[in-house]
Amino acid sequence: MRLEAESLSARRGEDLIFVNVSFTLASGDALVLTGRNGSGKSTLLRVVAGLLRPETGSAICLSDMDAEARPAGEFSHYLGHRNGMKRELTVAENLAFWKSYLGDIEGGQSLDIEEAADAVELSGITHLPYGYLSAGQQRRFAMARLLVAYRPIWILDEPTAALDRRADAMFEDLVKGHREAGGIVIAATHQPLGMEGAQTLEMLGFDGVDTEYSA
Ligand SMILES: Nc1ncnc2c1ncn2[C@@H]1O[C@H](COP(=O)(O)OP(=O)(O)OP(=O)(O)O)[C@@H](O)[C@H]1O
Repeated sequence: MRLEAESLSARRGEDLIFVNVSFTLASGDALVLTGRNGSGKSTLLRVVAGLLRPETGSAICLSDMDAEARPAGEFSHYLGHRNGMKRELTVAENLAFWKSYLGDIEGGQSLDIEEAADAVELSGITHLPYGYLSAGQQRRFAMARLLVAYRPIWILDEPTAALDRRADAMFEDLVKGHREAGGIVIAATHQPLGMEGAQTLEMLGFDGVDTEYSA
C-alpha cells in the first residue's frame, strides 16, 4: 500500500495555510509533522483524512487489493484533538458504534471491544458511561477506536497530549505494532510514539506559502 500526497494546498477562511505539500509513504512508514502553533499541522492532517477539501492537489491511496487509486481518507482513522465519543453512552456503546459505523476494510482485522479495552490497559470498565471517566481514561478509549475497526492509515493529532508516561509507552507499542503489520502513521506529535525512522515534514504556516514542502 502507498499513500501519495501531491501538491496539496489548503485554505482556512481567506488565507492559504500551506501550498505544494507532497509526500509518499509506503506500508510500515511514518511521517511526523512539526512546526509552531498555527503552522497548519492539524489542517494538513484533516485534508489527508478527507475531512477538509484541499485547495489544490490530492491525497490518494494505492492498495494491493484495488487496482484503482482511492482517496486516502477511505483508508484512514483520524484521531484529532477531540475524542469523538458521547459522554452519555457507555464506553462499550461508544466503541460498538464506531465498530459498526466504520466496519473493517479489506486487508486487516480489528479487535473486539473487550480486546481493545485490554490493549489500552482499561479492561473491566467498558460498562461505565464515558463521561464518568478521567481525561486520561477517555483519551485511552479514544485510542481504542483505532483498534475496533481496521484502517491501514492512522492520522493522529497530538494523540498523547496531557497523558502520563505510561500511556505514552502503551500508545508507542500500538503504533509500532500497527507499522509492523504494514500500517502507515501520520502524526503531529512532540513525542517519539513509536515513530522511529519516520520522515519529518516541517510546516511553515504563512511563511511557507512561497516555499515548496516535501518530505
Ligand atoms: N476553522 C478555521 N477557520 C479559519 N481559520 C482557521 C480555522 N482552523 C484553523 N485556522 C487557522 O489555520 C491556521 C493553521 O491552524 P492549524 O490548527 O492547522 O495549526 P497547527 O499547526 O495544528 O497548530 P497547533 O500546533 O496550535 O495545534 C491557523 O492560523 C489557524 O488560525
